Amino acid sequence: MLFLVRMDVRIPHDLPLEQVNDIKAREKAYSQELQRDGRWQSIWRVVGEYANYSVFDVASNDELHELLQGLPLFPYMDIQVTPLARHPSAI
Ligand SMILES: O=C(O)C[C@H]1C=CC(=O)O1
Repeated sequence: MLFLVRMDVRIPHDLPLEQVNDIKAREKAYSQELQRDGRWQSIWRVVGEYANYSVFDVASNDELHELLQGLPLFPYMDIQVTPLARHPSAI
């Protein structure tokens, strides 16, 4: 099952820099692990925003939820999920 996910990152300004850097490093490692195993198919930066559009390929809604909940940045993100179906004109 394919999902388009938009993540908007909103890190509180008063979070200590060391903690922010640690969360970002763990986020990168987590994201790259999921990209390597094929479940996080692509990630694109939204120009001019601390946000991304990503495509996930997972077995179920529950799997996607678990995976998103595991993001180190999850407490600091607004996340929108759009389920995708094959377009009839797609070749
Ligand atoms: O930078 C972001 O858009 C947030 C997050 C998603 C993957 C990652 O490495 O960081």
